[in-house]
Amino acid sequence: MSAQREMKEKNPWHTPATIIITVIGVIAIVALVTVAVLQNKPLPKKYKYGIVLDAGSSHTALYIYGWPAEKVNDTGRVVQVHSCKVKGPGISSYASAPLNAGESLKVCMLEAKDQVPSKRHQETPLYLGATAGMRLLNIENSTASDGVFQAVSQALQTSPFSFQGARIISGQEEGAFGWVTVNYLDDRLKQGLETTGALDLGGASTQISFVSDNYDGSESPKNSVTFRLYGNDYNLYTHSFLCYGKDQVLRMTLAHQTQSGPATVLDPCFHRGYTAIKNYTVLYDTPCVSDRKPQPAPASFNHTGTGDFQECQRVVRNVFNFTDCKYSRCSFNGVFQPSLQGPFGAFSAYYFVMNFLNLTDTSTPLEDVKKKITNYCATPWEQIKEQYPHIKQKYLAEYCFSGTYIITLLTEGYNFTSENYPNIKFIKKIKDSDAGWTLGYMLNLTNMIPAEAPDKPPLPHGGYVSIVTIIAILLFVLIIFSLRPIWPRCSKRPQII
Ligand SMILES: O=P(O)(O)OP(=O)(O)OP(=O)(O)OC[C@H]1O[C@@H](n2cnc3c(O)ncnc32)[C@H](O)[C@@H]1O
Repeated sequence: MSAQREMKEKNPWHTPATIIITVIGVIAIVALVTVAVLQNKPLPKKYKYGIVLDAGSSHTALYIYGWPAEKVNDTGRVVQVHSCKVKGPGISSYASAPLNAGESLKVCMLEAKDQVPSKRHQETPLYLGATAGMRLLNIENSTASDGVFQAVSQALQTSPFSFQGARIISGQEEGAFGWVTVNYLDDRLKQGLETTGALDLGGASTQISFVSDNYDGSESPKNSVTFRLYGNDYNLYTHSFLCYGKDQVLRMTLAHQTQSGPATVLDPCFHRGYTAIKNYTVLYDTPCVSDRKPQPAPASFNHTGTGDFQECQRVVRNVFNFTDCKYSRCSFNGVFQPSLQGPFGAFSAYYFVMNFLNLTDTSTPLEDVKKKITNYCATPWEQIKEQYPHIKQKYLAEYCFSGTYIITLLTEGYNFTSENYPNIKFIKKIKDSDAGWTLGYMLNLTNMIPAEAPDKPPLPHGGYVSIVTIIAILLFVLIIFSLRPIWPRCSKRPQII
């Protein structure tokens, strides 16, 4: 027992010098690592928000975007945190009662108040961008369109958010920001990857935007938009066709079929058994067709379906001019379009319609796509209503027309072929955010995408902490070894005195 105590007492490591060095060393390592970890710890996530109202021709939608406050230009990614569909039609429909346009936004604005933490309300920018419905109203009656903007602006100014204005966005902006959204959400911009083209089909206009090696903006410069994003230059081709959204094209095809002012129209784009009384004044009440109104015309016509895809396609072709082109190549209506390149994301009505028709799989050969639309169009209206009792009858009645228009626009308008049709992906969302122009618009207005690639820290946080820890331990071992001369001498065997 006493021999054991003797051995312990004589253990050479139990000298005051080594004990002090060890304690100081351990404290130093713990302090070093703690400081390094605390100093570089990712801060608790504070979110910033931005709100965009998409005032479309058919309806208005509110989108709330959020991003971590500290990492705007770096790893922080802006995502859609909420969306709200405004009840009722688009704001352009309130031309004769503009105050109701402002009123219509209230429910979604209340939702936004709940979604964004109240301490962030004041700093949250709120934008309203109006698209083709208001473009058309502005052409038709600019006083009425000013009245609508005044009413919606008044309503939005009373919100707790930082209202940044309501305006019509140009077709070019709509196309370009849709492209930014798609490529931002796919992380293609930050990584400098080949970009995805954007195909957007609205109710009153349609946009096509893509980067092509054959387009530098010199031919038809009005279709060119240049961006420098994350250190890469992009020369984007974009075009917006006003009146080529699916609602306005439907009116144009009906206008074509009612040029002589008949009392009955036999329409191949609607199902057999479909019949409705439609008003001539309402049909022609848009600048897309107003100049074609038959004079004189009866008050109404009987719109009767015959359900024939091929005939429908013939009628739809009439809205395109495929012959005039002063450029090296055109899509339609004399509009320049470079050769198609890369993958494409097709959203909005492209998705709604093709998803309903079960045609989002673009590996389906084009001939089979046409056969499926042919069968759908040929199905009697009564059967369609029975088969889809929960779908809005307005949409249901129009899927035959819309499917026919989409296929004609893509293949004969934009020149997609059997070879590159599979490059199209019909999409609604990308990583939980809706595809559309709103996100790109907000990213641009808040300068959220830097022109140059942000400087990256050389190491991720975890790697940094590990390296600091390893270096601290190595230093400690080195110190211990450097103190060898003062180590007490000891033999392998315990000395028993
Ligand atoms: O861009 P603009 O041209 O102003 O139009 P918008 O903003 O109103 O266009 P949307 O993308 O909201 O909708 C495009 C069209 O799709 C229609 N739509 C919306 N949901 C649909 C659904 O579930 N099935 C079929 N069509 C739908 C809608 O009525 C429009 O005609």
